[in-house]
Amino acid sequence: MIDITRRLYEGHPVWPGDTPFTLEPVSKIADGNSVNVSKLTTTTHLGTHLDAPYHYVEDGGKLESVPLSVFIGPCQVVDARGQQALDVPFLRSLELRAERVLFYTGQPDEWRDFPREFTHVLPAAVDYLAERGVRLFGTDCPSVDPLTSKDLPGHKAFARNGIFIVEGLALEAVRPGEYELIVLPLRLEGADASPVRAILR
Ligand SMILES: Nc1ccccc1C(=O)C[C@H](N)C(=O)O
Ligand SMILES: [Zn+2]
Ligand SMILES: [Zn+2]
Repeated sequence: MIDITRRLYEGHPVWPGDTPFTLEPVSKIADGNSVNVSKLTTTTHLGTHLDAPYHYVEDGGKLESVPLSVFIGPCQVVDARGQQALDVPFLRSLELRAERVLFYTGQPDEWRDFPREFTHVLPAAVDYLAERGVRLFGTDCPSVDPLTSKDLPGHKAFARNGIFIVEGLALEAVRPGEYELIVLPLRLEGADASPVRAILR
């Protein structure tokens, strides 16, 4: 099994301006309390996470609308290093075989700072993936649109095509090829996203 989930720790980089990740003790055995208990504060778009369509479309489905069948099953990992954007010619050059495709663009498994430059996805490429029967799109990048994008054309193309998005995967140690994917979001009612545990087998 290969863990493709980013390690989460105090100070893990988050989207500029978004809620930082903290894990603070509120009760300590060392202080004479009977138990250790902590408080978790975080953006929902932390590290390796799933976007619900509601994140980018006001009447889009919230987290609970995402079918469980999307998260477990055959998957393909693709080497997309050197691509400034994922476009149709690049996708055509691949032999896409699975309903779940993860793109390794060269992001390190640990970010020192939040990445400012990363590979985005063109809407026509999303339409092409949908034609090929893809249901889950994964990337090692923090977003499928550029950091400065306001209209989020990539995200919206995924919503239009009913493809779900996992961002921030840790794919540095993964060889391209075919695997079984397991991605499990938390059951956060009404949420726009959730951190996930993602594993390849
Ligand atoms: N957290 C944010 C705060 C402000 C503006 C965008 C974001 C995002 O999360 C964008 C990115 N498309 C994402 O899905 O993770
Ligand atoms: Zn997100
Ligand atoms: Zn996103």
